Amino acid sequence: MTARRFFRSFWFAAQGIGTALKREQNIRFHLIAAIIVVIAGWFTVLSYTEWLVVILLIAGMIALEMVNSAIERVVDLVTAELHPLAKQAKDMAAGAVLVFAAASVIIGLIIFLPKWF
Ligand SMILES: Nc1ncnc2c1ncn2[C@@H]1O[C@H](COP(=O)(O)OP(=O)(O)OP(=O)(O)O)[C@@H](O)[C@H]1O
Repeated sequence: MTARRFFRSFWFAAQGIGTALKREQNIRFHLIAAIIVVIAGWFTVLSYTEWLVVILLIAGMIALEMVNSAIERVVDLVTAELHPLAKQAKDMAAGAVLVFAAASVIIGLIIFLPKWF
């Protein structure tokens, strides 16, 4: 891959992030939640490993929410009709976000709660 093609792909990916931030309220919500978690982590004084876990969870959550939004768009593009497969695809993608969000909350509590109480 030439440097030019690499930067082109990078630019498209950046555009994708911009679109997600502009059009998806959930992504903005996750971003605000991430800022609050980072501020809480700063005041709580997390270890090196705990920061790695927190960063991985924040990035994973936002990335997964973006994939969910992309799947919603593809489904809407494929059909404007109600179709059981369209429902399954959208609901499974939303379910994947829920699984990761639940795990993130549990891990967050395991990291933060012992330091607060
Ligand atoms: N084309 C479709 N065929 C069948 N079920 C659908 C279709 N589009 C959406 N659904 C289902 O209808 C319910 C509500 O979907 P809705 O479109 O309101 O939200 P969404 O597309 O999942 O997310 P968002 O509100 O963020 O756009 C969900 O269970 C979804 O799977």
